[in-house]
Amino acid sequence: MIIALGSDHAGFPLKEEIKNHLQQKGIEYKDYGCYSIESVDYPDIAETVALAVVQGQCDKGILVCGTGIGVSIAANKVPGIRAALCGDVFSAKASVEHNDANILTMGQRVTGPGLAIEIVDAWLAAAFLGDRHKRRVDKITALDRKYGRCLSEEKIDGQ
Ligand SMILES: O=C(CO)[C@H](O)[C@H](O)[C@H](O)COP(=O)(O)O
Repeated sequence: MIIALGSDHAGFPLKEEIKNHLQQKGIEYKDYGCYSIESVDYPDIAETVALAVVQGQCDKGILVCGTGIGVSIAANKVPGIRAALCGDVFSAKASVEHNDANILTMGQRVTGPGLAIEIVDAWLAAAFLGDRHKRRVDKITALDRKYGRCLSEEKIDGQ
């Protein structure tokens, strides 16, 4: 499993903490920036990470900005992305089990580093439950097709 990591300047320190944590756990990642606290625009990083996921260079993504909201809104514009903003462990687990979230977003100005790492671990450990949830996620995919431009039919189908 390869994780695509990204943040803006407001999420940079937490992104670095997550990176170190993944390293310690032996989980492979690609860091798509940013690389300092110099101000950047979160939609640029969110798009890059979202594309890495839908195009298959990475399996899942983690994005951090000040609140987690901006990167979530931006990443969810890319068809096939189901980005979930999580500030607690229960939601992180449910976002995968029920929504098959393929990007986790968090807010460095909202969520402390200890909790953020627990959220990452819960999110990575969770598995999609399928069944009735698949029917609902399929309806989200149908919305991508109806209103969005499909970049990769295979990825959008989750195959
Ligand atoms: O987009 C955001 C809010 O949803 C992010 O939190 C950004 O990180 C934030 O807007 C950056 O703000 P700054 O004043 O430019 O540091």
